[in-house]
Amino acid sequence: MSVQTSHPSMPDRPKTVGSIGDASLLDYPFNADECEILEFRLDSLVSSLPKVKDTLIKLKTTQLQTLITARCESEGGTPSLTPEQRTQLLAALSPLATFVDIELANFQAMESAVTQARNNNALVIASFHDFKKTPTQDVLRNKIRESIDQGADIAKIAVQLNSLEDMFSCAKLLQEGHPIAISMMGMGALGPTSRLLFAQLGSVLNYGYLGNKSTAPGQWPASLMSQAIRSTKPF
Ligand SMILES: O=C1C[C@@](O)(C(=O)O)C[C@@H](O)[C@@H]1O
Repeated sequence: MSVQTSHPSMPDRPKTVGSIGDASLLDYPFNADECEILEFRLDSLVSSLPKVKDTLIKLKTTQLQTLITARCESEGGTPSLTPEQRTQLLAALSPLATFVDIELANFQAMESAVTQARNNNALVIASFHDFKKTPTQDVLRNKIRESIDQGADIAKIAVQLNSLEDMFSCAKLLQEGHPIAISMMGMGALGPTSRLLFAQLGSVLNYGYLGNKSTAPGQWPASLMSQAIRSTKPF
């Protein structure tokens, strides 16, 4: 698989992703000022799949892009789904999505979801989460390299920041420049600060929440994330 740097849907600047992890948000009045991309956390939306599908179909005719995720428990997802069920969910909905997010650790186990996403011309995100700590730069660099080797279009890294050093370490890694688009975000008390900083350093997908329920610790409300990104300059 080749890296699709010229894919028409590849973000050409840092964008805000509004994350939906609650079925009540499927009725939310989505608008592009608040976020340019909507993430559907299918692992939390399994009881509302017909409505998710309808929403994805409706969004096809708007300027909003869509991202589907069926997160595994060990990387912050809802426990109830097997890898086979998550693969099926992603494969079934990938014709309607701009981006498909699959944990790097599950690329092999969920290979057919990756293939389906590719066949449907969706951009593939390889994600890595650590909810306890920030791994060393070498470990994270290897995750990025592995994402490239696996043919992902975007490497996504979400880590718990336990100190300022953790935030600076991620910032410096991002600043090195990489032959793949990077989405990087911190979690915890420094999460919001890091998300703006990482967007200024070129992180392409910057997650916030819609309504009043965040899908990870350290997110901004999406509208604020969006405003903050628009109000600051790339560094
Ligand atoms: O992987 C990510 C990033 C995230 O965990 C965050 O830190 O904002 C939020 C999740 O919904 C998304 O799937």
